[in-house]
Amino acid sequence: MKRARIIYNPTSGRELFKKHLPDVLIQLEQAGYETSCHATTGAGDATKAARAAVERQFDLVIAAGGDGTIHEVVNGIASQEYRPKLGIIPVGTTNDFARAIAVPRTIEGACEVITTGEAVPIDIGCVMNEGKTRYFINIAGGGRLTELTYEVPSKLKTMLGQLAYYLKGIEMLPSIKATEARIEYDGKVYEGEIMLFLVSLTNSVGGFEKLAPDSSLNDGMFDLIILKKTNLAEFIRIVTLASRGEHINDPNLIYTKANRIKVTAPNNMQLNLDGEYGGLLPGEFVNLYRHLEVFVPKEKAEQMRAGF
Ligand SMILES: CCCCCCCCCCCCCCCC(=O)OC[C@H](COP(=O)(O)O)OC(=O)CCCCCCCCCCCCCCC
Ligand SMILES: Nc1ncnc2c1ncn2[C@@H]1O[C@H](COP(=O)(O)OP(=O)(O)O)[C@@H](O)[C@H]1O
Ligand SMILES: [Mg+2]
Repeated sequence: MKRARIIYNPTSGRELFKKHLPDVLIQLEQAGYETSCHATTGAGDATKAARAAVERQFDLVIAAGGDGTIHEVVNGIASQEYRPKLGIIPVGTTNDFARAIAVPRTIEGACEVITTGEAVPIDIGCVMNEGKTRYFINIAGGGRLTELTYEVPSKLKTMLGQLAYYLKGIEMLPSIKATEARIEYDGKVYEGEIMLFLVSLTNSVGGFEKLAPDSSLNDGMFDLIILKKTNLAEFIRIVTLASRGEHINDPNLIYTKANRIKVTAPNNMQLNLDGEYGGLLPGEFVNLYRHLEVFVPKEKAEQMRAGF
């Protein structure tokens, strides 16, 4: 019997996972997994639980929650020699990473992917800032707007779901100002005022599933988006274009690929990692090529092998 460890965040999303737990355990048992669970107790707890699962040599770690829970689980595994396979049960608010790897956002469907899908190697990101090394699996970003995701209280997300983010985003809009930044990427440099920058591993950021349309899960490259200083009207126009994936050719945008990116900002810009607070810049981002194995649907695994 293979051994699986479910690490679930009872406060993620609409807080519905707990009552489905018995069915999930049966589904995994039937697929040959002896499964145990850990409910997270607060910030950082999922990282500790994932580290314990590595030490106890579990074959599979399942992150049941939103992108923040997956983020914390990845930070418990990524630095270790032995890295269990990763399964996702997306019961969070936005679930960007699940969208990017085509894991359905139903609990039963997500379990199906774990029991009948395929574990494929994917790139993850590593960032060195504040003298620490942190990992991220979907997105890293900076600029006032990106701070909204960790300013939205959990209760509001439970009640309103993703709308909570949009309300916060719209509330913040009038006060959003450009910030001076210097971004070096694979030998090139951008220096100037920006609204935000995003270092993405997948196409789906903040529920915008075409924000980084050319990204690949296993090419060893980040997609880098820099949005230069704009006025409010232009900013809203670009966000609206971004929601349809039509922002890429906008003259205010730099959209390129790089596997090493250095960001410095004179007035300590905050860093968003997978929707969570990731400390202050300056920071250096490095792409870790095919560093983790994650379960994806069979057809997604075929697509990735075919290289698109
Ligand atoms: C389309 C409406 C237009 C009207 C104007 C609206 C302005 C408000 C802006 C909307 C912001 C919503 C962000 C949702 C964040 C979220 O779900 O975030 C949730 C995820 C975490 O997911 P979980 O909820 O699963 O934990 O966090 C992240 O994705 C972190 C990065 C957030 C970056 C947000 C800001 C950039 C995204 C959109 C702007 C694009 C600008 C153009 C760039 C090319
Ligand atoms: N028991 C808990 N009580 C409160 N917060 C928690 C608990 N367990 C985890 N968290 C925190 O919940 C936050 C959101 O997790 P996430 O999975 O991203 O949910 P959502 O998709 O709703 O944002 C993370 O910052 C995590 O540290
Ligand atoms: Mg979150």
